[in-house]
Amino acid sequence: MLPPRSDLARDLAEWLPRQRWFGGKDGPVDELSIGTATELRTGDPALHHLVLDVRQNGAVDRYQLLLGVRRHLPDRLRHVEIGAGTGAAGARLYDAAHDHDLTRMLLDALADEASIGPLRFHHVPGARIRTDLASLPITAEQSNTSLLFGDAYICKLFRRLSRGVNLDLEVNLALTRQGCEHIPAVHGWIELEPDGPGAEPVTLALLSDYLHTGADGWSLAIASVRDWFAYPLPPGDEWAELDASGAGGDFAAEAERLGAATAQVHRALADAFGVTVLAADEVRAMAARMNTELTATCQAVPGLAPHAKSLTGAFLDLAARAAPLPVQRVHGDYHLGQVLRTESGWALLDFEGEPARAESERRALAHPLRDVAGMLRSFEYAARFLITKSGTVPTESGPHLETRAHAWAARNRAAFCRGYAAAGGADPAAHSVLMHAFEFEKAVYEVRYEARNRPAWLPVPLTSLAHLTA
Ligand SMILES: Nc1ncnc2c1ncn2[C@@H]1O[C@H](COP(=O)(O)OP(=O)(O)O)[C@@H](O)[C@H]1O
Ligand SMILES: O=P(O)(O)O[C@H]1O[C@H](CO)[C@@H](O[C@H]2O[C@H](CO)[C@@H](O)[C@H](O)[C@H]2O)[C@H](O)[C@H]1O
Repeated sequence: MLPPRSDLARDLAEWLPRQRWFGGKDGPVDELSIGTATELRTGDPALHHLVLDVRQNGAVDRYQLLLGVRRHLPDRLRHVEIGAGTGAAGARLYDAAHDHDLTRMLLDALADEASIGPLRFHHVPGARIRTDLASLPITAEQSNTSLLFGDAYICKLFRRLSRGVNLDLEVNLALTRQGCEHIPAVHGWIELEPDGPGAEPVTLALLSDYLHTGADGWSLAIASVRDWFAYPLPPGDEWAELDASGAGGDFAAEAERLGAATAQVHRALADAFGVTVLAADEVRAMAARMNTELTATCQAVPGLAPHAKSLTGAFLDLAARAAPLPVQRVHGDYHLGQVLRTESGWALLDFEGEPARAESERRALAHPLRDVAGMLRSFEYAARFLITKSGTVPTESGPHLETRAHAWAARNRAAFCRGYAAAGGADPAAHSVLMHAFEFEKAVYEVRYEARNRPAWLPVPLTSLAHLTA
């Protein structure tokens, strides 16, 4: 039995903003109400699926929650309790994504293609979903919550719900149907039935292949940077000429393969969803939007202002380009944390677009070099992360480390672009106006993202910008 909705809503309004995956951290929750509540399992423990309507700054976002109810909360679930002392008749309420006793039923329902209240469980035609696996939530810093089921599946529970079919499902399903080998194959999904005629179902979760041999690009890149920082420099000033090829953990061959995989996924996306062309005036409007975002971000984060002139220059160059621009479905939030190196090559994850952007913007078509620019930014991040997180780098200081960071980023950026162009993608070197504008657009987004979500990281994009605009 759940407590009265008003009590529950009050507790959730206090709990929600503290969650890593909560997307509205830049403002208070003005109102939280419970949209739908579906009982998925009765007894002790019981499981309820909730859709929460969260009002902030005049807009309503929907979040989903698997709510567990237990008479006694075992120690392993104490960290996910929702509000001390909440619950009917002394029962404890908690985030049931962390309870393998309850999440197991998701596989059963997917295998049976069940319908429970407004929830619909689907698997891809012919898939035989295993139901003998217990779940474990992954601990990564995430915008959503993913559960591992053995080494077979990963089930991503979307936290903030999209209006209709989730981009990640839409794109991964289309690429799975194309046989694209650079994404984890989709096995099933869960959705909320449309809430009226003409409405689309709302995607709640995506069940995909768990690429259990995969290592994420960010960790691999950071290991390489660490190795490079520990590599002895020659005496005197000769280090100024160094490239980063000498260190044992060189990442360039992987960066080049990643570039090639990216181009192949872009081609598959073009085949699956088509390509369209933006007229020159639409490109000008896009450049103007980039500049508007810059102005707003400079107001919110004064540390960006010294770079504003160079950034505006790049956006003006884009506006002056006066040529149509082919656009298509792209990744949309491409960085080293979104790629996994498995034993058979690179796989791309998470096609949801930038979490800090509105749904319509995340769905917008873009030129594929926008993704390339995103990944180039990520090489900048990886190169400077250890410097900014001071204390983790042993001996050197100041200029030497920055020179090393620059050399690492330059080498890997070039390798990625080489791999991308060699595999048939647009050559970044031949599109410098686009590349500058896209890279600066992403840097502005990052400054905003870090200021809102991880202020301690803000120096990373700001330092990189200082070098890119010098
Ligand atoms: N299919 C998969 N196989 C293995 N690990 C995965 C898979 N999908 C995601 N991951 C891991 O989970 C992390 C977060 O996944 P992601 O889809 O980016 O979630 P979010 O949208 O919440 O950021 C990834 O960085 C990766 O380490
Ligand atoms: O992975 P998400 O979809 O949640 O993306 C958001 O968070 C990312 C950080 O977790 C953020 O990426 C930025 O930091 C990365 C290092 O942690 C770096 O590799 C990226 O280049 C940098 O943009 C991403 O921008 C944000 O949308």
